[in-house]
Amino acid sequence: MSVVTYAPASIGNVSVGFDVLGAALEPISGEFLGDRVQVYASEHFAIENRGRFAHKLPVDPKQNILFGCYEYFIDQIKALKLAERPLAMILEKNLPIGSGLGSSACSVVAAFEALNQFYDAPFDANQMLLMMGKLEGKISGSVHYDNVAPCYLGGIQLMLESSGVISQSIPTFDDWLWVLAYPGISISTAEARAILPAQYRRQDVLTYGRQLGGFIHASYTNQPQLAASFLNDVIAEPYRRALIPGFDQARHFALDAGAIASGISGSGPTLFSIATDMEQAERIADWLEKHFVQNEDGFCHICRINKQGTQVTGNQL
Ligand SMILES: Nc1ncnc2c1ncn2[C@@H]1O[C@H](COP(=O)(O)OP(=O)(O)OP(=O)(O)O)[C@@H](O)[C@H]1O
Ligand SMILES: N[C@@H](CCO)C(=O)O
Repeated sequence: MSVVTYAPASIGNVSVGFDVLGAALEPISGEFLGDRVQVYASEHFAIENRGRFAHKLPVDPKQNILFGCYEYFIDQIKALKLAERPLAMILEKNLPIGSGLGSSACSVVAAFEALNQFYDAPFDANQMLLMMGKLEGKISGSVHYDNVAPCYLGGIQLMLESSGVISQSIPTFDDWLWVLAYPGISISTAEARAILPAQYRRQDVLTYGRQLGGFIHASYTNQPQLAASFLNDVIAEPYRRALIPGFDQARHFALDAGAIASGISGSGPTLFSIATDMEQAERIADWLEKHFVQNEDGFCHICRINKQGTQVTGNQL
C-alpha cells in the first residue's frame, strides 16, 4: 500500500481578512506549486526529503513538521482503537520555507491527507482540519486556518469557526490572474506576528470590518471591481512591509501597470498582484522577476485559484 498526495500553495489573509481569509493557487503553466507526500507500508519508520527546497528543511527529522503530523495522527488512530499500520514517509518539498505561500501548512495538509488515505480515511474533513490547525499552530505560535483550509479544500475559504464549522468557501472571480512573486528570502511567520500591535485604533477596526464585509458581499454579487477595491490591509501590511526589501516599489509598479490589487501573501515576503488580462500579468511578472526577485531561490508564477485543494496523485513519487 502506498499513496501520494499533492497540496497547493496558498495566500493567507488576502489583504482584507487577517487570519480569516485564504486562497489556494495553481500556476496556469500546469507546474506544481505545492508539496507532495508519499506514505507507504514499511517496517521501519523514516522521513525522506526530496525536492527543490529539501535542503532548507531542518536536518533533524524529528524537527520536520511531518514527524509532528505522524505522531499526532497515530495518537488519534490509537484513540479510535484502530490497528497501527507500519509506514514511512517521503516529502517532496517544492515550496520555499518562510515564503508566505503557506509552506508549513502545505506539508501538514499533504501529510495528513496521505496518512488518512493510507488508513482508509477514518477522519472526516472537519476532524482533519482540526488536526491540521493544531500542527500549523505549533509552528507559528497560534492556531490559524487561513493556509490549511484553502490548501486542503481549495478555492477561497472564509474561516467561520462557529457552530462546529471551521471554514466555508466563497465565490471566486475566475478571470483574475494572481501574479505571485517570491523574492527568495525567508520571513518567519512567528516573528512577523510578533511585530503586530496587541491593540488597534477604532478607525482601523471599523475600516477592517467594512472592507471584509464589502469584499464578501461583492464576491457573492459578482462585482469584481468592487471586490478588488476592498483588498487593502490595515492590520498587518503597515507593520510588515518594512520587512520586505523593495515591497513598496514592487506594489506601486504592479498597481501602475494595471493590477486591480496587490499585497503581501500571508506573512510575506511573497507579493501577490491581481491582473485582469494575460498581457498585464506577464508585464508585471517580468518586472518583478527582474527587480523584486533577489536570488536563485526566488520565482514568479502567474496563477489562478486552485478549486480542488489537496488531491491524491498516485502511489509513487
Ligand atoms: N515540512 C516543513 N515545511 C515547512 N517548514 C518546516 C517543515 N518542517 C519543519 N519546518 C520548520 O517550520 C518553520 C516554518 O516557519 P514558518 O511558519 O515561518 O514558515 P512557513 O510556514 O514555511 O511560512 P509561510 O506560511 O509564510 O509560507 C521553519 O522553522 C522550518 O524549518
Ligand atoms: N494569517 C497568517 C498567515 C501566515 O502565513 C499571518 O498573516 O500571520
